[in-house]
Amino acid sequence: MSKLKIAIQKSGRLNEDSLNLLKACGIAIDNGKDQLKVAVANFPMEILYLRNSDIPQYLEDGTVDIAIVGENLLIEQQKQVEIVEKLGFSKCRVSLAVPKDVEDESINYLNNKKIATSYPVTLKAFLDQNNIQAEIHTISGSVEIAPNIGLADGICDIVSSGNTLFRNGLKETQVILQSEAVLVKSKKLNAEQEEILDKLLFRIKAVQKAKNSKYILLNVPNDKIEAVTKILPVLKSPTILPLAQEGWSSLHSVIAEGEFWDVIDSLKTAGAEDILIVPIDKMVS
Ligand SMILES: Nc1ncnc2c1ncn2[C@@H]1O[C@H](COP(=O)(O)OP(=O)(O)OP(=O)(O)O)[C@@H](O)[C@H]1O
Ligand SMILES: O=P(O)(O)OC[C@H]1O[C@H](OP(=O)(O)OP(=O)(O)O)[C@H](O)[C@@H]1O
Ligand SMILES: [Mg+2]
Repeated sequence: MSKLKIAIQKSGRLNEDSLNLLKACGIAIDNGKDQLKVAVANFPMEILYLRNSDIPQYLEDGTVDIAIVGENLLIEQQKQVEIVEKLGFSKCRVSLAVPKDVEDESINYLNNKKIATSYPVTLKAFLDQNNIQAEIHTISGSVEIAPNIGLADGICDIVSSGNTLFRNGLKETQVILQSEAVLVKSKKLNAEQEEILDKLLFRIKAVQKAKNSKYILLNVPNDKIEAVTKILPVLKSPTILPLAQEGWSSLHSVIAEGEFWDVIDSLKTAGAEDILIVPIDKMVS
């Protein structure tokens, strides 16, 4: 029987969240230290731990079948691969930044200047679109140090919290693209492997849906059920169960994460009491 070879970053920003996602999908990973190829006991899958920057090429060649990488890397490397699902973690952007005392925050400031980056293809495309001529200096890391050591006038790199820019006396001036971790597949999967991928995708969606939802339980006097139900941002009609106490019911439902705080005050005003919000492990509709 076919197996699906999945590439995961060996170490770095994507490693932990990628492994946690697979574990949440019920995939039992045998964590042999320093092992670069790991078998999975309960799913037709094999895990390869690779350098992030090598993964798109392996996918294009068909050496690995699927992988978890950042969208920004796919845009930079322009390989023939297919994004299957956005995964919602490792959110960041690729941006231009200049020393904080530079007054001109427009892109024109960088005309005829030197820009350091680990993303030369992405940067070149953006500069061309904006008719900016600049010398691109490619370095593989610690890009934010470049203006301070006289290597460049500006940089193009990944920004998330903005801390690294701040600590190096830089400010973000243009966002070139937004990125997050994505599940990607090679264009060379056979039918059996596509089927395994569908199974994995089904599990990933159940995990993601559960992460974005909460289970809500609240008590409400029977004559207030309608008013409370109208306010509750439920995904489906709630379950209503009678309480032992005469005239009261317990109302259960699923709500979208984040929406709860918007309605808490009006729920209480409408008569809801003893409100519980409970995490959901998996959700399949
Ligand atoms: N500060 C950050 N916040 C959120 N996501 C980030 C951040 N930095 C990088 N990423 C995302 O994580 C991916 C991997 O970044 P990381 O720095 O771990 O590896 P790398 O140095 O690009 O690759 P390699 O494994 O080849 O050394 C990036 O392509 C990007 O999508
Ligand atoms: O906006 P922030 O939250 O500060 O994150 C941005 C920093 O994170 C990444 O570096 P990383 O820590 O992955 O180090 P690396 O250059 O060795 O890959 C990126 O290259 C930036 O330097
Ligand atoms: Mg990095």
